[in-house]
Amino acid sequence: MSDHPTPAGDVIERELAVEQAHIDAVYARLAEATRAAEQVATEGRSLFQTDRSSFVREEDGTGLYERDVFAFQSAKRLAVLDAEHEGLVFGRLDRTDGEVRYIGRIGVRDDDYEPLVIDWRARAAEPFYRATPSDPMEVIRRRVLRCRGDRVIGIEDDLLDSDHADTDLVVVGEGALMAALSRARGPRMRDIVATIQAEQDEAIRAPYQGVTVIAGGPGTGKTVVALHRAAYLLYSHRRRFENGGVLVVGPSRVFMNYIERVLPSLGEDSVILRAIGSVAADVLGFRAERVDPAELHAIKGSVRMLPLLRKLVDEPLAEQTAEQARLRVIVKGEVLILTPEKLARIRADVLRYHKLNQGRAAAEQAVLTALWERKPAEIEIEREEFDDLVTDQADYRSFIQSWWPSLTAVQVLGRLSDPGLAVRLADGLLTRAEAELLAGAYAENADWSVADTALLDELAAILGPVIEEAEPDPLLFLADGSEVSEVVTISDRTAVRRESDPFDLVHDTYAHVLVDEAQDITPMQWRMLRRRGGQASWTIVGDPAQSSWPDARESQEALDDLIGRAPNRRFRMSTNYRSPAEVFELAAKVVAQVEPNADLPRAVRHTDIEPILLAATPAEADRVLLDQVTELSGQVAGTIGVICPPSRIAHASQVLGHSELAGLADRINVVTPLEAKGLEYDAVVVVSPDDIVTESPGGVRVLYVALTRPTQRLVTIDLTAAGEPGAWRRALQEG
Ligand SMILES: Nc1ncnc2c1ncn2[C@@H]1O[C@H](COP(=O)(O)OP(=O)(O)OP(=O)(O)O)[C@@H](O)[C@H]1O
Repeated sequence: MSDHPTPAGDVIERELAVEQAHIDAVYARLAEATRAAEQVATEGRSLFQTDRSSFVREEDGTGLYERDVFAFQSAKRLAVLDAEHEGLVFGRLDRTDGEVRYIGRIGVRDDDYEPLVIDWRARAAEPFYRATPSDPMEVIRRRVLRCRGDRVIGIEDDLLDSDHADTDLVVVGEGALMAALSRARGPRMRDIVATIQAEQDEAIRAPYQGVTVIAGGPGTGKTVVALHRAAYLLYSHRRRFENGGVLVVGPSRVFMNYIERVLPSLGEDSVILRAIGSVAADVLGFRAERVDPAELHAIKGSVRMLPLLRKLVDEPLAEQTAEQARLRVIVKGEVLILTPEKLARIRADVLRYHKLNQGRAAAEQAVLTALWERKPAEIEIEREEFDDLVTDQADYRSFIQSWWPSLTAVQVLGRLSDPGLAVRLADGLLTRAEAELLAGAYAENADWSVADTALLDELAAILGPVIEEAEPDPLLFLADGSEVSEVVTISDRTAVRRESDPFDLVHDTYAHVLVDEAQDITPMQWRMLRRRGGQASWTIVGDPAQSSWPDARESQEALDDLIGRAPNRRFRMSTNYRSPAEVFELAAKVVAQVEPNADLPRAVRHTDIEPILLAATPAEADRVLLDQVTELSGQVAGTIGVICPPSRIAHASQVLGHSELAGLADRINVVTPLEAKGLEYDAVVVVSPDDIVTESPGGVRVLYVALTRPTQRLVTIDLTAAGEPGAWRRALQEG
């Protein structure tokens, strides 16, 4: 923050006019470039397509186009920038050598290829984020420009090198960061490209190889840093990452909606954003949003499910009688039998080299060979005829159908709804109560949950894609005088089969996978993610102190396993940019009770407004909630989050929805702590903190998440029989 006298109004006006002149030049250049690019495109088209007499050699046309492709790309990018955001250019560096550099969301050059604006991701822009008074990096003054569209509306300066302050540089403003942090929050996260801090910049520009871990407490900018990192990787290794793909995974669809504007506002629209329940949609064809009750979610996410799923795949479809478990065929009057033991050996052999759904042909071959070996020598028959005789038998065909069926993941997982089967297969893996809980959940026939998608994805990987048995095409014979000039040939038929090659049907893969809220990714979900990033580099973002699930150890092991021996680097974000210091002090005390080693950041912004801690009896509860939300709606300009325990959310939504506050629905969000993960609101009302603690296996950590959502004001409402403070507040006093 600057500590210099505020210049007079006319000085500021003059500075604004100087900056406006440069911005005007940039926009004029872009308009010109767009026109030129459009003209080249039109001319190119007409030259190549219509006028053969004035034909231009193709390479000339390409050269013409390439020369302007940069301008054209810039113009295209500009079109996707969000007008709501600060404009295209946001920074200026005045260097000790007299050079002036403008920094913006994209790079723009003038006719002579001199930079008018430098892309924020370019090396030349680094001092804009890294320079400090102790290491000014040859920068005298750093200026942040606040623009709305193409108008400059404000400037904020930092004087970095006072040794050079004898120049006539004017220094204006109170510091861009504080101004940005105090602004009201809307429904979408904004980019921070104008105010990235040095420690954040290091994580953003870290090398792409291996695994980059970004840790830090709530509000330290982990999410927003990770998104800027995605944009940086695309800029600095565009070929690798644009072709290979970058996947960003977050906890829920609401969260993905919240962050979805950040990358387009940085001029990048080629990153795939997926909620964790949608990651397997490439294989499964559907996405899930329903979250299981905590206990069930923890079971389904546990790595103990893995052997259970494998056993489930191996389990015969139905209980078989001894008679059904063997294969019996008759060839030329001889009965040939394969025993269950022999069949089991064949099965194991085939599965060593094939996935179940792809092994059917190999298994049949092995069965036919085993039968052939049992054929008495005196029966004279060619192998081909023998095979035909066997495979024509109805008994053989029905045996193969039930012995080696084609199975989908959904069919297999659905079998766990049988409690007897679930308990038997889970023996030694889950407790009986856990197995019964699992079976009960599947028997309910609800739609698939977020945790189920990781299990289904695992099964799909074990089973392999189902191979559709192609109906043989009837051969087409030419009749005399037929109009048809070709017949379907054998090679056509085999070509069709090759088109549906099962190995083509695998999951999407990416060159970089970026996982947010990683502390909540279960081991089974890590496996699902790893399938999509077999050759990928990774950015992993999280805070264990905000974990919602009980078994942090299992998740950590899965993560350690992912990192393995890959090159990796860790960054810790140390400053909380979201919470006012007054609010974070309370939240930090709460989490320290259960997580004495929690990574607590420093909250930099003071509002002088203490959190309001209320208590109400059940009879007063609705009134108190309405009064508080009403009051907050006048005090803050942006969003209000009402964070409720799951048991109270329906009621709270109803109370607010039927009140005069219904008209403010676009500003008020009623959510559970899980749904509020990663989000923020100007003001937050936490309803019944004690219930939030008891209703989640994450306990106090989940309350910590709720308490760290506001950017301005926090109100908590305890609901107790006598209207006295809740247990969480008493614990604070005792602590
Ligand atoms: N350098 C910065 N300049 C301006 N705003 C910033 C900066 N860094 C972070 N912020 C803001 O701080 C808020 C918190 O950022 P973000 O949500 O990325 O934090 P987080 O570490 O992911 O939090 P949580 O762990 O609670 O999910 C956001 O509003 C973000 O825009």
